[in-house]
Amino acid sequence: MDMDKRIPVTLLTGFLGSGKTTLLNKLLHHPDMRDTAIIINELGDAGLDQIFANSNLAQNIENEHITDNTVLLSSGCLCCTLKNELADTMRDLFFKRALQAIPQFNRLIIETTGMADPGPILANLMNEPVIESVYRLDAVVVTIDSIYGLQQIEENTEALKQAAVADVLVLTKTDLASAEQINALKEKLITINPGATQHKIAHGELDPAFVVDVGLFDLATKHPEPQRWLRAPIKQAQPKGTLPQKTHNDDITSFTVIMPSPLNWSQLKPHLLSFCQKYGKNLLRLKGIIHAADQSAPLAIHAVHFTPYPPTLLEGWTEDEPLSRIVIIGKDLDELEIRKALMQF
Ligand SMILES: Nc1nc2c(ncn2[C@@H]2O[C@H](COP(=O)(O)OP(=O)(O)OP(=O)(O)O)[C@@H](O)[C@H]2O)c(=O)[nH]1
Repeated sequence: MDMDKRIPVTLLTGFLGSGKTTLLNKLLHHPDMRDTAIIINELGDAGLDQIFANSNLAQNIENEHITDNTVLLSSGCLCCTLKNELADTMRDLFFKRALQAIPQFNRLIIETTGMADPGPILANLMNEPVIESVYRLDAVVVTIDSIYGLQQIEENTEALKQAAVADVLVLTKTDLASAEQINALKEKLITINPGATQHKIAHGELDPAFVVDVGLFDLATKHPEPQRWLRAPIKQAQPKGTLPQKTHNDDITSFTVIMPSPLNWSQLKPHLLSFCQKYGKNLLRLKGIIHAADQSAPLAIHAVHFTPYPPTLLEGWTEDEPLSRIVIIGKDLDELEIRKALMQF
């Protein structure tokens, strides 16, 4: 069974004050998280001091020289002014690791600012040849404040986009929120992003197994786990005879398109590229599993906005019912038009 050897990257995002740092801080105390490099994007210079305040991690960091693996980017925002800096930092970390100039790390966590748009950051992770050859996106983890999250999602496009592209939604501060608040938030998140897993936490306490190595490969068994990764949204069936509706402005939708069979990757690949070029503006995320007649194994495909990511060949993985399917998460997309556009190639 083959496995993607690239370094898994967790993108940790979430609206202002939603508990990203608290979660990261707690995660890094866990023994399983020892070999983790971190890139933190903080606006202002409070940075690391604040992150590790009141924890004994700072001490551990000194001892284990993990500081070498921790980079603070504080002079701008990753999704706008610091795009190149993110790529430079990731390359730099990788080359230092290869030269053994810093301790080995087996995963990377990137913590964004609260107002970050994850789309450009994800596209940045995929666009650059060196980066895409040595790193792979494991999961987008999004923290959401159990008290204010609902309001933030309704009032801020950034919060809505963050929730929509998440693989893992972490509902924070449940010690402060009422059961009604938490339930209302959970319901809203299911409508925005039914494919994501949800975890309720307090004070950043969460088993790392729920947020890292949750991507395409199960690191324990080394086997591909594409179904878990795809997490196709389960939607209530449309009443018979009704067609998917066009969404309202700013609405986020998520749906699965079952692709025709048989199909050839040599034909689908250029089609996906032009599909992303046409609908990329509103295409927050595309994930899929493709069973192609001209490939030796199923393919995991992935795109963000205008950028399709190089597919991963899932060697040794089979399905009883080999259905090619693509999950679309987008903003203000006409579901019917998208379905037609994807199928016609
Ligand atoms: N009571 C309680 N407070 C929490 C919890 N999680 C975070 N906080 C507090 O909420 C505040 C914001 O948490 P942070 O972890 O700094 O949030 P953040 O998302 O990193 O914030 P920014 O980087 O400023 O966007 C801090 O004062 C935390 O101590 C929780 O589960 N319960």
